[in-house]
Amino acid sequence: MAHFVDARTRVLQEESTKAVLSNCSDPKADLAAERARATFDVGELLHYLNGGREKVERKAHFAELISRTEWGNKSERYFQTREEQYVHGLKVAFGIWDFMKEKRLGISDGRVLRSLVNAPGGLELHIGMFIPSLISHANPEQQAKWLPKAQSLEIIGTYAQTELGHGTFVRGLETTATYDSDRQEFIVHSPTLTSTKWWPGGLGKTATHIILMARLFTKGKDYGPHAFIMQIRSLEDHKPLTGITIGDIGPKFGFNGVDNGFLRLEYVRIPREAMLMRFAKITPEGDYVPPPPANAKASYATMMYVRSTIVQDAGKFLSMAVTIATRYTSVRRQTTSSKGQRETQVLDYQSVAGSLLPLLATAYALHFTGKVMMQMYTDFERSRDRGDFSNLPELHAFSSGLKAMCTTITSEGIEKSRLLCGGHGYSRLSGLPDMYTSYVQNSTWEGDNNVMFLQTGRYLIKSLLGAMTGKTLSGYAKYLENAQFEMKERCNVSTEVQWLDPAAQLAAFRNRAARLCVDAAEQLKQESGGNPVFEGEPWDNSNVIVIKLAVAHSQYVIYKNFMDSLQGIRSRGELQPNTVRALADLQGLFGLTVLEREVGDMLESGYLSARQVKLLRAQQRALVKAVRPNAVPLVDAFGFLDYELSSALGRSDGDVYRGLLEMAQASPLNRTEEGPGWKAVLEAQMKKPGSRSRL
Ligand SMILES: CCC/C=C/C(=O)SCCNC(=O)CCNC(=O)[C@H](O)C(C)(C)COP(=O)([O-])OP(=O)([O-])OC[C@H]1O[C@@H](n2cnc3c(N)ncnc32)[C@H](O)[C@@H]1OP(=O)([O-])[O-]
Ligand SMILES: Cc1cc2nc3c(=O)[nH]c(=O)nc-3n(C[C@H](O)[C@H](O)[C@H](O)COP(=O)(O)OP(=O)(O)OC[C@H]3O[C@@H](n4cnc5c(N)ncnc54)[C@H](O)[C@@H]3O)c2cc1C
Repeated sequence: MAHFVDARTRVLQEESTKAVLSNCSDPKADLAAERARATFDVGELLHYLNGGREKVERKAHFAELISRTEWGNKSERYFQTREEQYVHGLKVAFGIWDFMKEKRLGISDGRVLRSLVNAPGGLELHIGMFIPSLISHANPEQQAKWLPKAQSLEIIGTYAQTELGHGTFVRGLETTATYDSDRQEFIVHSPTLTSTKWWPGGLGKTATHIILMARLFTKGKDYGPHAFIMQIRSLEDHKPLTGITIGDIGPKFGFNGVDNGFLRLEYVRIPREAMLMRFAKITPEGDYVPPPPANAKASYATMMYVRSTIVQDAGKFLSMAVTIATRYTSVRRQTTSSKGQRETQVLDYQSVAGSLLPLLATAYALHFTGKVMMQMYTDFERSRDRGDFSNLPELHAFSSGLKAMCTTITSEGIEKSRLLCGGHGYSRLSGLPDMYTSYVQNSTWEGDNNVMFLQTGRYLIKSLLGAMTGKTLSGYAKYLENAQFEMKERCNVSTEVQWLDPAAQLAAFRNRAARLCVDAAEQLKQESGGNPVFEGEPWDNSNVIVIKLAVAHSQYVIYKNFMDSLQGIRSRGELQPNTVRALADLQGLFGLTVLEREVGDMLESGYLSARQVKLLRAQQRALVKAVRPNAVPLVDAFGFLDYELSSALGRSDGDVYRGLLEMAQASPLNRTEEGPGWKAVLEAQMKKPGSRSRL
């Protein structure tokens, strides 16, 4: 009903409204003013980071089209129940599928569409691990049989490795695949409670097929975990097949549109050809043919691929969080020192800028490392297909440490971004809580981060020991050849400005990692009572320093990638000098922020003096100031669309308060004026005779 306001009321209110308007915030104007401060061409960087103008425009065009579809509509996103999320996730996956067919789009466009809608569902593992496993583990005949069905969604698969009792220790899996040469079949079985498969995404209610990781037994001998493909649900009525029990594992911290599942197998028979036989094989008679020695870990190949993609994506998620927080803190005004003055943009508080702008720099650092990671994986695939596995150990070490480092950084970065947005950051409408709860699993899945760091540390210590006996090292561990020299090195920075030199920063990263490697090797030797032992008690008692080493090495790698990428951009003349300068500020800010956080190690080792630390801190603060004017332009250059961010606070027009108010309308609690509690509880309770007088 229209609300009549009389003239006297309006006149009386007018004065107060004027007073408030004189210094109230104007978020749209604030964001426009921020954009006007750019010292570089945002369009140029936007196109560079996103693979060219054409791709940027194509993404915007797709967003425009899919936002109008039922499955692409995000207005209910934050209000769905778990069941609704699950069903919606499936609709999205098939919606994208139909859209791709209709428009004849390829895989890279498909990736863009998935990332735009960002509604993980029951097909995540089909795309993320089932198909990649077929590609990496199946032989040509098996690929010819299964890939077309998988790629046309005739079947939906997942990757069933983890069990109730074992996730990290893959060799400890208890599901068995016992070969019966008489019938040329495997009997797959869950012999214990703890062998129940637990966690695979899509296993609960979606997948019809699985890649099963099970311990292969033939002729009474245990050959450890191998990959098999098998059907688990009927293609007619979607019911589990005989001998198979499957279900959803229940609600999780986040990612609830995905039906992570459990599975038990009771003496189920599958044909010999179900074993994926690209590398290891079983003959009809039951003789085991091992993979080539250089590829003893062939059955772990899919995990390495997925770890590489996780590294690739970490920068994207951090960039999204930082975009939201930077835009919002630029328009959020809070507190004024004198009456009548405009309140301060919260990004201008040193405490906010000092946390957020280093995160912005880190997002750029991760972008470049993600590219290097995927290039390294692609190079590995190429040589693997020629039968050359020589770069496998480095790829494993590199991807394990970076997976752990990048996901730790991004998980923490999303949460820091949320905190910097104050109260509104706690609202799911900001986009940040959901981003955090669904991202943080990256620290656990595909190898718990500490376990992954330990793999990298193991490789580094072995590399160091090898170098000490004259072995030549290659790749990112090459610096360990000079570890003894690094032990005596001292930092030579004597002025604040010298800390801007990338070589000075790189030397500090390298020195810290080299010294930690020597310390870790020493400790392991001591724990082992002589020659280092990489398992059991000596290894377990050295975990903390080994993880510290892997962290230091990964930080060195990320910094080096940033530095080398920028050097490449410069030497190829890919960007204008102003743009390169803006990126160089970010590189410096990233480097000095990490070094500043880790100065304890370098003071302890004697590489840095207290005075050099002071100079470092001063230069880091100066870089925060230098980056500040470009903050909004630099997040604009990531190129996230409003549709993609789905955040009231990250709106590109800055109209954050209207955004909150508008998005909140979709709350199911707002469907009626009185709310669902009135009839259910409130009315009866509040109208009880005497209920008011009791208070
Ligand atoms: C979309 C995503 C959804 C999520 C899905 C999932 O989570 S799916 C579930 C994801 N689940 C997980 O991620 C589980 C995580 N757990 C694992 O990956 C393994 O159990 C492990 C790596 C922790 C240990 O494995 P282990 O006990 O067999 O090995 P060990 O420590 O005794 O070392 C022996 C040697 O092997 C080497 N080597 C090891 N791995 C590789 C490799 N990939 N390549 C090459 N080499 C490798 C290692 O360097 C060492 O070499 P060295 O020094 O002797 O020359
Ligand atoms: C959301 C989500 C989705 C998943 N999807 C899948 C899937 O699709 N398919 C699938 O097969 N699996 C999946 N997983 C399982 C996942 O891969 C495992 O949870 C992960 O590898 C960690 O193993 P865990 O749970 O056994 O942890 P644990 O190994 O039990 O870890 C517990 C603690 O022990 C420490 N620890 C363990 N071993 C060591 C060691 N050797 N040295 C030092 N510290 C150690 C760890 O650091 C950790 O702090 C998923 C998990 C999650 C959370």
